[in-house]
Amino acid sequence: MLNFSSDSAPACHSKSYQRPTSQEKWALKKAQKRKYSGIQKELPNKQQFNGPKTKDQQPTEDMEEEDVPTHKSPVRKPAPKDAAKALSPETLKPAQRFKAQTKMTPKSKHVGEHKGGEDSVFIKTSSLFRNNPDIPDVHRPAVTQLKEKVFTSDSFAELDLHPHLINRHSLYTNAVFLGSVQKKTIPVLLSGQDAVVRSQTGSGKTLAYGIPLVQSLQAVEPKIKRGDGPLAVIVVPTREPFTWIVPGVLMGGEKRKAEKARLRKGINILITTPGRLVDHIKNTLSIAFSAVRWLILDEADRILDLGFEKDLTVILNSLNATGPPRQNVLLSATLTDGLSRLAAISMKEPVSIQVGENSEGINDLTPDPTTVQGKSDRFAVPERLQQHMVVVPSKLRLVCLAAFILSKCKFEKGHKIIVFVSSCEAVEFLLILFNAVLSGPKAKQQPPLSFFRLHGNMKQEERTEVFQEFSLCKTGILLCTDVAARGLDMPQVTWIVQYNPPTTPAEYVHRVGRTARIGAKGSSLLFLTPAEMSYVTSLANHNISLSEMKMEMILSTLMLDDRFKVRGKYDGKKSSGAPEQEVQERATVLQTEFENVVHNDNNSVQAAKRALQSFLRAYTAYPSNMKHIFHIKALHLGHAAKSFGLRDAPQGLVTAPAKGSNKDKGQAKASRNKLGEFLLTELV
Ligand SMILES: Nc1ncnc2c1ncn2[C@@H]1O[C@H](COP(=O)(O)OP(=O)(O)OP(=O)(O)O)[C@@H](O)[C@H]1O
Repeated sequence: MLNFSSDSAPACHSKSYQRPTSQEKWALKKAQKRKYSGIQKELPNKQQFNGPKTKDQQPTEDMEEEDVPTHKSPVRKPAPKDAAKALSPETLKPAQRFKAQTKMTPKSKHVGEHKGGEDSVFIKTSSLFRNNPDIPDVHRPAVTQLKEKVFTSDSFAELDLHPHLINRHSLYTNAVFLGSVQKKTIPVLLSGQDAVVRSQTGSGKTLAYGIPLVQSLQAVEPKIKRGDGPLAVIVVPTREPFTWIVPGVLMGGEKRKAEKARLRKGINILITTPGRLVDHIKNTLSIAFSAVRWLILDEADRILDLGFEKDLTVILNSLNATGPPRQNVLLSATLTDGLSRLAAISMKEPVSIQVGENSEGINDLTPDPTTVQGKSDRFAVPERLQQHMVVVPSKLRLVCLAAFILSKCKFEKGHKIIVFVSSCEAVEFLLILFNAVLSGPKAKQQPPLSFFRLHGNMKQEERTEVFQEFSLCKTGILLCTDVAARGLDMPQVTWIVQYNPPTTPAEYVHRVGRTARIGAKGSSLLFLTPAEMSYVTSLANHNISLSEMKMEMILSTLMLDDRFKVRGKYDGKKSSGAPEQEVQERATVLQTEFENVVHNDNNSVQAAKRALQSFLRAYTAYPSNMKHIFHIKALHLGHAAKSFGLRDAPQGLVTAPAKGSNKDKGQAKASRNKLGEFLLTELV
């Protein structure tokens, strides 16, 4: 195991590096200014938001140290080339590709100053490995993992189902054995009862209600006609999950007029998001619920999480006002308090179905709120899921994520990774940055890494297309927000990376549930900063246990990638030779690549700032019971900025007063206001 000391010599420096005195720093700055006339001087990285000091915040003097030109790395200047060749995508340099993809405007004043060719000027990259908070030992509380058997030894043929249904079913899923949740749920639903079903992610809940639904509808006499309108309504929280099913879909993002026409023609099984259905209830005369005999609320707790409680009430009132007696089903991998209330208002004496021998007390399903209150929900995760966490100081997050992606998708075969990020802007930013730096022609790999993205700001057709492409690909990386956390069934995903921790443990369970589905193997990795480590305990309270992966181990992948080898051009020296030193140097070269791309022009800087801003906004959105772990004041903004390839925190956030005096309090307030301003600023 490589052993990094947080205070070791900065990357890309020879062993002889010595910390300059303040006079030397000043002289160095001056010399630098002269030497690279026109090169924008790096601002001192003094940013330290005025909040309670945490392990992730180091003394102010550290910020001064970062002002030292601790690392000089090559900055590329376009070598004279044939013009047509220079414009071809294959020959574009990372920064040029980034620019091309972000449709950047011409260079701003800062731009050219950080650009150059393989053999040109050098700029400094402040040390990645100094002034980081210590990484304490991870305390892993003892946890009894809850186990749920995915399959039974019973076959579908043993159920009293229409033969056509069994054949078609086997044809589509290759299913031979009944899943545990299917064995428990199908007979209950076939007997006409309501049910609340909780079973782990990827255990086959869709067929657990889909089979009895179709079985019951095919038996209706006289035979159902299209013009009968909806006989079943399936409410799902988001738009993604139902690309596989045809009967009839209503969702935001599509033209209401087209949906109205389809409704008029008749849809027998209506699959819809709550908001869109309410929209049609209010605006579409042709929607009639007089025949509805099934109501299914899939991912029910998510529907509530997203604030659709009011919409559900409108839907329930509308359904209750008309129609035959109805069968109601509520399903989720995690059931939370709100579910009990929902069950109470929407169901008649529901059967409570849970999978697992020791699932007593897991997300209690009893529709009596008092039985749930006060309990910490216990969650079951797939048995063959290996869960890991890695503690990474803020400054190193970007290179660590990149190294992890390279380790799985470049140096191992057959991996499909989903990376969860907290905002749409950050997804867009990382996609372009990784495409520019990790996947370009310099990657010397055939084929290059395939990056995909999925988030709520994309058009529905594009979302569907990406979902299908990623589902079909053999290897690739999907960068996404929580829009992909629930209900999506994408085959052969091998790793789930949570680059930003989720806001609730339930969300954690759903995210990791995109792998290790229906008995398959899978792994997950959660990124935490040293200040966020108590999240491990919080997850343990919900029966979730993680093992630690060392950041150094992830970064050591860079030793396999000669693109990040230190060339020693700036001082004629090669790497110092010690493996841990060389890993640090390579990580710094990679970070410099990222920073060069970001600082290529003003628009790229703005894109990075927007991503940082959205990350900070998302950070303020953790619920109050998580604020002791995730608090915006505990973030070191300069370090966070670095993880977006920014050399400095956005201006105006540089106040770092010592605690105590009134003046300091004033400064603290000003600093907080600056952060508030930054969060609200419309970046151009
Ligand atoms: N009995 C079975 N045998 C084999 N494969 C099955 C069986 N039942 C379902 N599957 C497949 O397992 C996968 C996961 O099923 P599904 O998406 O219904 O899980 P889920 O429990 O709804 O998951 P989540 O809670 O994440 O939404 C699907 O690809 C489905 O086709």
